Amino acid sequence: MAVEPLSQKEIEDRLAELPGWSLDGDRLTRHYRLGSHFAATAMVVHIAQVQEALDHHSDLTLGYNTLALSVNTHSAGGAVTEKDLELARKVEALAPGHGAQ
Ligand SMILES: C[C@H](O)[C@H](O)[C@H]1CNC2=NC(N)=NC(=O)C2=N1
Repeated sequence: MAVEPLSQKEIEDRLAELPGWSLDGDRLTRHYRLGSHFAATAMVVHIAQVQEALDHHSDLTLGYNTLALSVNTHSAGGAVTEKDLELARKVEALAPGHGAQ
């Protein structure tokens, strides 16, 4: 089943429930700070597991104690879709367990 692009209004409504996430051009983005490089690296692995299960993958940038996610849906021409929001919600749910802020 094709995944449809969301309108600007639909994205903004959904982002109201996802503090810290924002729309940057045509991508959903979030930046986290963690307690250490190892903690940030462990969170990358956890996110990778979620992404494989969803078959939906963000661009992940690991810093010293930071992690940046950026995602849109390639199969929807690079638009933001419900798949991106689904990934954002799952990442947001696992973040507290890693002490990510
Ligand atoms: C074949 C596989 O299902 C597709 O390539 C998936 C994999 N991960 C993906 N990730 C993202 N962000 N967008 C996609 O369209 C996408 N498609």
